[in-house]
Amino acid sequence: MTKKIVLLPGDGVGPEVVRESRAVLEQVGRTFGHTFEFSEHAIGGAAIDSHDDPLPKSTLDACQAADAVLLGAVGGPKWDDPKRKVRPEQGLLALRRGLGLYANLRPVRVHPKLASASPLKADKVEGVDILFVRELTGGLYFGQPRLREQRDGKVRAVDTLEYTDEEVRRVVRLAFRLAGPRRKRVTSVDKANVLESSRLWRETATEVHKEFADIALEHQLVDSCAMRLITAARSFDVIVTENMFGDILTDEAAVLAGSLGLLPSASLGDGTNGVYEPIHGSAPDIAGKDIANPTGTILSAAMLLRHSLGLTAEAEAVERAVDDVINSGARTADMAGAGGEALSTSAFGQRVIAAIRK
Ligand SMILES: NC(=O)c1ccc[n+]([C@@H]2O[C@H](COP(=O)([O-])OP(=O)(O)OC[C@H]3O[C@@H](n4cnc5c(N)ncnc54)[C@H](O)[C@@H]3O)[C@@H](O)[C@H]2O)c1
Ligand SMILES: CC(C)[C@H](C(=O)O)[C@@H](O)C(=O)O
Ligand SMILES: [Mg+2]
Repeated sequence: MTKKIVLLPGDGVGPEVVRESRAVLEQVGRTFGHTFEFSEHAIGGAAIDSHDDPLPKSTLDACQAADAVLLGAVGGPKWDDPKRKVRPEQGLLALRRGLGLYANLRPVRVHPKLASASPLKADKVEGVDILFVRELTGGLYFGQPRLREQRDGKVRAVDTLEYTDEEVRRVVRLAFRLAGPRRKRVTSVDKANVLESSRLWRETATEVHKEFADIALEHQLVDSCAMRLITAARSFDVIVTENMFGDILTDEAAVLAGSLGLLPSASLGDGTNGVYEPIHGSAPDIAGKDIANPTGTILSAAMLLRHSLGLTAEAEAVERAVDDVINSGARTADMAGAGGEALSTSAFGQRVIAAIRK
């Protein structure tokens, strides 16, 4: 059966890493006998330039009609002027919200051959295997009011951190479900010593836990969680947290893996459609040089095969191919700290394709 995959390359290194991931998916199609129908659409800064809109209706419509969406990254200095009314990042947020993708899965696994790529001591990072479940359509990113005003001679800016119990319940429930086939431990991360929204988060997580007798639940404050990620990362299994805490903690966790360029993600809702993207941004400092690490996006494509298309063996083939390529000593510049051969983005992608073909 033909599966429709929408590609949203976006800005900066986005087009470079999406190009390699598309080639990987095409190889999966050839090897396993599937037909994937690709269509490319504008998002982010590129869409502001072409459509005056970071999420054109034609893009959202195509994503809604697709079986899955693979995205590169959005944003960059060209669109960074704070006075701009419309920013590339709004396109990404509107897409997540528009598709109802409230859960963002961000697995952080340390490849044994890359433990020395981390600036942390190898014995702190070896064996780390954490699944972050980041709430994606609530919290500070979407709360109302959100405004800027003049008041009493001062400029005042307001963002609102808001959650409903239902928004917390659905994402925490997913985290418990995902912990079942893993090591059966969930850490719910909040700031309940200060924030009302976090007190609701903690109460709701405790209530949902009653449905999952075989899973252990612990609560942890976000500040000490940030420290524990550096000092004792192996002690975590599944971490579930609100939108902005999850954004920050997962970039921190990328240091364990050795590079931000390695980490994939899946943004999921109640249906099978999802948006798959690396956790990194448009990396303007290295864009256009063919040196970005495509691994995070290629592994996001593997998550797409598994979660949206139900193609488990195909997903495993991609993950195995990436492992093999890293085991063989191939690296991109960002992983070069672990020794081995530093390849371009496209040469690394070609190695992954060759490993799938084998
Ligand atoms: N999902 C997204 O689209 C997304 C995510 C994060 C940031 N952004 C946007 O990206 C822009 C740049 O943000 P930033 O610089 O804070 O974060 P960034 O993630 O783009 O880059 C941070 C650092 O990591 C490096 N890096 C990132 N991806 C890499 C890769 N694949 N290979 C090798 N190195 C890589 C970059 O070179 C840079 O040094 C901003 O406009 C931001 O809003 C977008
Ligand atoms: C670009 C930005 C809106 C986005 C986020 O904060 O969700 C990014 O940092 C991410 O991690 O996907
Ligand atoms: Mg981020």
